[in-house]
Amino acid sequence: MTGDFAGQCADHLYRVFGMLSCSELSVRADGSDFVILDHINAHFPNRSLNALVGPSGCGKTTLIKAFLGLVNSEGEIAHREQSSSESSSNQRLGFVPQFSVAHASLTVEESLAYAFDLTVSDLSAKADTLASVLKLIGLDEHGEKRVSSLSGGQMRRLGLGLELVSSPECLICDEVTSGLDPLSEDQIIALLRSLVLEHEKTFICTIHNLGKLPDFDHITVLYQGRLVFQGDFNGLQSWFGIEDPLRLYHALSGHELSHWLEKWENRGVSACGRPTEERSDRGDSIPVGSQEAQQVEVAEATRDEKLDPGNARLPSGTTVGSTATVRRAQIGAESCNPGLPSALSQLFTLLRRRYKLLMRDTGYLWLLLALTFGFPCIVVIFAIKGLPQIEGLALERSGSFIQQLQGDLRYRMEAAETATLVTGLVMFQVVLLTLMGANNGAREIAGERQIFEKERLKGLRSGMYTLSKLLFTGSIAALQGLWMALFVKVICQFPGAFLPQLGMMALCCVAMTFVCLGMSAVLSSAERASLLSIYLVGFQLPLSGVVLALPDAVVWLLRPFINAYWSWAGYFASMKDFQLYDAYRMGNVSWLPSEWGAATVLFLHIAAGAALVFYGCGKTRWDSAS
Ligand SMILES: Nc1ncnc2c1ncn2[C@@H]1O[C@H](COP(=O)(O)OP(=O)(O)OP(=O)(O)O)[C@@H](O)[C@H]1O
Repeated sequence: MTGDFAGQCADHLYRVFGMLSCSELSVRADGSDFVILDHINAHFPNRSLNALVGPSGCGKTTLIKAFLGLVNSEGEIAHREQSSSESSSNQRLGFVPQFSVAHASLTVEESLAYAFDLTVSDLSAKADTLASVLKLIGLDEHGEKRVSSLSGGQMRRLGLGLELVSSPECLICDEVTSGLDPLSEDQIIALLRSLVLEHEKTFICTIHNLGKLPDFDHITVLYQGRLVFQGDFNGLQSWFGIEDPLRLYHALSGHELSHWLEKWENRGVSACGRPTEERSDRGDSIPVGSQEAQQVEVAEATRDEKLDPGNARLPSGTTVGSTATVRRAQIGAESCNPGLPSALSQLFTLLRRRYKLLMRDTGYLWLLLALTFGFPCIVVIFAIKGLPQIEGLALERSGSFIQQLQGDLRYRMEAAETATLVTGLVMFQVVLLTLMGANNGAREIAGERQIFEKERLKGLRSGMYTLSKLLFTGSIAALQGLWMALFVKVICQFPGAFLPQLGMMALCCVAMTFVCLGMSAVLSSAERASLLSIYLVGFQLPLSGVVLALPDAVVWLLRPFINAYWSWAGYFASMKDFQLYDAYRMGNVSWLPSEWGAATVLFLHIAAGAALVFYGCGKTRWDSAS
């Protein structure tokens, strides 16, 4: 079957049967020939509760991912576009994942409000929408509660609410009732049912509890990557010859896949999944002259015209909703939703939320304050003993000083000691700042990847997310660098101009923060990113070549990558007009960069870190989100 023909089939299935359909949909495992889903032809009727079931590993999650555009697939998918009167609301499919989808320290109301601000441009209806969604999901009395204190059932309700704020017509729910007690499970299904009946939503839910199948309108059974049944619960019972739905998988495993495929095909399903007998999607006969019969007539007409919807002979009075044939790359695309807020508005919302989260997370806030204000104090404590000597050498260079150095051995030794103390203190500041940088960046993205992926699916622009992270962590790092440099310089009376020294320390912390943020964006877990960041900091000092007597070739090979070296050297170069610098250079003649040279390398680190963050956030990492 050609791509166009498959597309027409999917489009056609939607026209006849409703919200979402796929035709000849196949998915292969990345980098191998293993076929996870094989030529799936399925449809999911409008305004109904759909169950997607099958034994573990049959491909349910993969089918959902294919619908959401999260895996590469062949074949076609069609889903309904909203009418123009609804153009302000989100056009996409909604997705309610199994995992936690909100920041734990926000309240329920705040979570819904931020979801609204990120996905809906028309703010005039915000208050009404939030109030009605809270009521709909039954959390109106828990609006002030922190997400962290919600029960499992309430979390699922919140997950639904986060989708409902942008009014998608169809919601895909991944194991939305898994892990809940029977009462909460019933309540969630009742909630979905009320949303179908009262708000005309369509739900496609993967479920594990087969005992709940009678509650669903339409059931899809996958088996070993193939579709083997679609219909209502009565149809399922007779199809598999079972009374008790819990026996479904026993019945399935009682025969080879080929048996079920043959049976399904012989039932009269054509290549594009349309039943050839006049049976509705609920498995009933279609009364002649009914609307459904008209739809089948549409199907016939479309088929007669070689599935060309433009030329099909439509029965008079039949209305067919507009459709969108959607290929993988287009689903979840950020630009196709006219109802989305502007990029700048998303950026401000993200920044507002991030600073609020910082204020709420008191543990992290105290750690940040302790590092920011405690580390400079530690540097000063280490400097106390040598402060008078530093003052002595903090004089501008003069001819007599050089002669004094050359002539007086004892003075030379004292001066060299003081210079070593100062360079050591500068290096100490630098290493502490790189440690702060690792703390700023390492967990920032990896720690909330699930939420980011979920929000991206709803239309959050990854560029704005990246920018918000760079601005947030960069602002903290710059403040840390500036404060460290200012505090230590004022107390220890280091010679040299303020501006280059403050700038160098700020660049040092921002550069390390961005590099660690980049690792946080490309790695799949916060733990890995943290570990790698700590290694990176740990190797700064020895690999800088300042401490270990590394062979020259190794020094030159590694040095460009070592933040601590350039920050230290840049800072020290700012003292070049002072005796201290000469005292150090008397005993050390190795190459030192100028302030501008060091700053340039640090800017390159910043640019490389930012590029890594853009790259990591640009790529979908659903593996770390499911
Ligand atoms: N990226 C991948 N690479 C290789 N195999 C994969 C990949 N993703 C899924 N699979 C395989 O595809 C099959 C279907 O996986 P999927 O997660 O869709 O099943 P499922 O029906 O959702 O299972 P469960 O009910 O246990 O969640 C499994 O055998 C799985 O190991």
